[in-house]
Amino acid sequence: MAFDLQSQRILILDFGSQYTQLIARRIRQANVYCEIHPCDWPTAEIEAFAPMGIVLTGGPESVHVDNAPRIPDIVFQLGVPVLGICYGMQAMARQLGGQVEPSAYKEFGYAQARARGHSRLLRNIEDHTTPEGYGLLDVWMSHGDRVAGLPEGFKVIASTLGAPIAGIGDDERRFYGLQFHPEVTHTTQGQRIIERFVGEICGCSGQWTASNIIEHSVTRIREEVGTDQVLLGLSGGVDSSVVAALLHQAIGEQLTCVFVDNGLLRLNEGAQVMATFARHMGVRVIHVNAEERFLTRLAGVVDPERKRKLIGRIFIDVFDEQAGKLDGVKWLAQGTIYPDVIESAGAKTGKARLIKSHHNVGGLPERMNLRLLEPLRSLFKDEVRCIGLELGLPTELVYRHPFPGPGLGVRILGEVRKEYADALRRADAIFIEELRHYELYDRVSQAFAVFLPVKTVGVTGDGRRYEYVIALRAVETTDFMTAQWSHLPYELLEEVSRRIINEAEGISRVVYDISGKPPATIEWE
Ligand SMILES: Nc1ncnc2c1ncn2[C@@H]1O[C@H](COP(=O)(O)OP(=O)(O)OP(=O)(O)O)[C@@H](O)[C@H]1O
Ligand SMILES: O=c1[nH]c(=O)c2[nH+]cn([C@@H]3O[C@H](COP(=O)(O)O)[C@@H](O)[C@H]3O)c2[nH]1
Ligand SMILES: NC(=O)CC[C@H](N)C(=O)O
Ligand SMILES: [Mg+2]
Repeated sequence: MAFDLQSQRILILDFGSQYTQLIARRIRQANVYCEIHPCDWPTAEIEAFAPMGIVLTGGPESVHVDNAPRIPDIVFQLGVPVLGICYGMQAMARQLGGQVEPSAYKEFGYAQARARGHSRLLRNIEDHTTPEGYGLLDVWMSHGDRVAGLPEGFKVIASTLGAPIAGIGDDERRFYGLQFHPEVTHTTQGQRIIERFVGEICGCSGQWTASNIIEHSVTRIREEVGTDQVLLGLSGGVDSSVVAALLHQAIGEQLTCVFVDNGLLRLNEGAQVMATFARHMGVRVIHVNAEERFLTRLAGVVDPERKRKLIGRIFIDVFDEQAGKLDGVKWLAQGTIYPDVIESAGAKTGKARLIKSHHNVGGLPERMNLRLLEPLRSLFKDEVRCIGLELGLPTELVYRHPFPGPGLGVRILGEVRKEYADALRRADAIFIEELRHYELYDRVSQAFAVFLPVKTVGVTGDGRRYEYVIALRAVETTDFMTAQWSHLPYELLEEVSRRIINEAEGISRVVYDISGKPPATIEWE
């Protein structure tokens, strides 16, 4: 039995900050396990979670408004360290007897904080030193309120122009507050501050490492699954690939993967999946050629939402059939990761409007009567990648750009046809190949080609051409919620355009997408 890897854990209580997930990733980067829960998580749950420390996030509210979210009293009664960030600091100050007021200087963006190097939290952490010997920190601020009076037992540990009380600390009780955001990269010492809090102050020793996570998951999977058979949908994407590698290590022959070629995959994707998993790693992979079935059912369907839903449904049918052909399968493994869990909890509150239905094969288990196995459920993407590398997956696979579940189905605008998919596959492969050639693939977050079923006139070899258009899309983003279009070099765009028109059948024009998200989205449908 592996030791309990999650026994040293930090609780993050979320007051609605844009940066909540970043806080969690920073803590995980310090090799400490943490979970995010809503700020009104019931007292009994908080007690049962038994955190070694608590972080209170920022949030859009002001502590003065009626019904402003409160910190549960238990947070201050557990005897563990507490770090309040922005709203979290303001709420902490107010609840412990200090004052908070609307600030005359609202600070949004970069600021310099004078750190008075006498707290455990900030001692010897600085970017610059003033001539008088004070430490200076480059920090990121985003607030309209500020703490105006200290609660009892606290001292000021940092100040900025707009917030003379930009940090507070009570070393005795180990309660700290920061008006600035240590979790964003603009706060250059942010990672060190977070490491200081979870490490030295909370006493977590950094057990949450890739090799420990693997060892722990392998033991847990073996205990859970016993001698049962497990089925996994393998897409060639990062998540299901890492699940395949992990399950293969844990249960070997008890794993069967199904790879469905729906005719909407990238060039050579099927061959790559088979080469990596079946030949190289010895995983049992069933390759299902379902191209005709998908394309037949998609014929004549032009509405993006209908296409997405239909593709999801056909996937389920194909899976269902495959599961029926296998003996003794009791489990369905999925590549669910922590952001999926957090986001679907958020989606349940129903406040967000639907922009597009992200297809997932998530509806499977109910119909198939299989139990769900989700070994990556508590991991962020970067952790999943580390584990993938540690398990020996090729770097190109682990650092692949995301590829949507409906695949080329949402990159061919309107009706999907085989000849469009073939042209698009070729164009996309050329774009990616040239990006790699220019060493830009890893510098952009996602890049792909889109097929526009619009004919335009061209001239080649003194002849007239009347053919389709390819749009290129490349974006930079950290969370895929917002994105900027990449300023790719003209020479690269020129080379890609020339090659696509020459090499991809039926294309006479190439354009580059210069829309950000918002107002556009990353995919075109
Ligand atoms: N072509 C496919 N063949 C088999 N299973 C698939 C295929 N496409 C998707 N799946 C299954 O459906 C799940 C959801 O797919 P989707 O692409 O939406 O998710 P994802 O988070 O991108 O995961 P991944 O990185 O594994 O592709 C995948 O994890 C995989 O288990
Ligand atoms: O698994 C997925 N199933 C989907 O149906 C889907 N639609 C979009 N995407 C990916 O999500 C990110 C944001 O895309 P959008 O800006 O187009 O919404 C981008 O990375 C998109 O590629 C999907 N991923
Ligand atoms: N980012 C925050 O947590 C902001 C807190 C509060 N709404 C303020 O404006 O000061
Ligand atoms: Mg995928």
